[in-house]
Amino acid sequence: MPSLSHDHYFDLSSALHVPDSHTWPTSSLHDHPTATGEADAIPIIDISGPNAASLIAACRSCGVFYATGHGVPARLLHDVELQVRRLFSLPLHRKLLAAPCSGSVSGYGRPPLSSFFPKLMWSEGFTLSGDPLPVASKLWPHDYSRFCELIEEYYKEMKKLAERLIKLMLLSLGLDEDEMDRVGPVKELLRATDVLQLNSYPACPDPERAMGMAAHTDSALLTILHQSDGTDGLQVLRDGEGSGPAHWAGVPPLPGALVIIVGDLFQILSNGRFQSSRHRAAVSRADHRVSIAYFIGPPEDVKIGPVGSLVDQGRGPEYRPVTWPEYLGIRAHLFDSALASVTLCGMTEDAEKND
Ligand SMILES: C=C1C[C@]23C[C@@]1(O)CC[C@H]2[C@@]12CCC[C@@](C)(C(=O)O1)[C@H]2[C@@H]3C(=O)O
Ligand SMILES: O=C(O)CCC(=O)C(=O)O
Ligand SMILES: [Fe+2]
Repeated sequence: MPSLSHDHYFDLSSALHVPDSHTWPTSSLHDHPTATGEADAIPIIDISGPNAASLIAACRSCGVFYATGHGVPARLLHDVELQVRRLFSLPLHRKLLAAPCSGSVSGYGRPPLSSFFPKLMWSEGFTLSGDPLPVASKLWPHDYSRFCELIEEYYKEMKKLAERLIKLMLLSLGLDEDEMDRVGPVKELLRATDVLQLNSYPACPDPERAMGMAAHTDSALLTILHQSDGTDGLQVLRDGEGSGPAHWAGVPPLPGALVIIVGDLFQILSNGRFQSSRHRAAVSRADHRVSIAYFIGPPEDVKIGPVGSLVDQGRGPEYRPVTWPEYLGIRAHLFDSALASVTLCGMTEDAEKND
């Protein structure tokens, strides 16, 4: 059975101070100011409304929006969150039993981005890819069914919603339904790859010196994020788009809404029309925050490249096609420079001026 050494893990929930291993340099915590101004308001889009696609078009460069009217039952969001809290409240030695087996990403451990930073993050995470049973049965050998049932239901609801969102986002780029069928991404989603990341951010004795989740973009097409009510944490980098110099803007929980984050693969698919969103999570002195990130990507063997009709509009393809596993492999080496490494040169001057 795989094991993670206890020595390298630290029980954050009982910590009275932030140890050196988790103390981040001020320069990385304050690389940009954290601000909340009128221009920072994250767009709220009722995706069941008649203008959803045009509203989405308006926030392409922002890379993040709240979705309301999403149809995911509030009861499910509530119950899954309770199960996630139950999961993280297990003692550390039990959670460590669920270290990923070789060749699998599912289990308890540090997410890949952690290896690119010299300090540890003030968070814990479980990654679930596919069937939750192998992980849940290690944690609760006699009592895993409720967790598994809810996670399965959550996957189904999220996949339905992701398909709707991808369709709306493609419509917002001017693609019609016919073209979408030809292009494939929506149809292909019936056998999409999806991954759940369960994040826990225990209350922190010195939140000014700790980092919940370091700055990153998500690699998938889209992330659908549910965050617990009442505790701020998620921040997105706003740069330009009329909101002044680059700064971190808060994305506080909005009751009933889900946060939609554009990933690198959607930036590639849209030939740069949508921008993936750089984001991070801060921690709180008083509250234990949890978040559930659902990542949707193409089937493993499908290459994502710029959609034909978006390439023809006076600009060449900006990216070379990649599969999700291939792109994850590139990120494992290059992290933040992965997108640049699949970028092709040669965007025409006209396109730059007109877009
Ligand atoms: C499918 C995946 C996306 C992810 C890497 C992973 O294999 C499983 C964990 C995911 C996650 C969650 C936290 C942030 C992130 C950047 C990370 O390091 O691990 C994402 C990865 C990603 O989006 O590439
Ligand atoms: O907890 C959050 O708000 C952010 C989580 C996140 O960015 C991720 O899981 O990729
Ligand atoms: Fe993320």
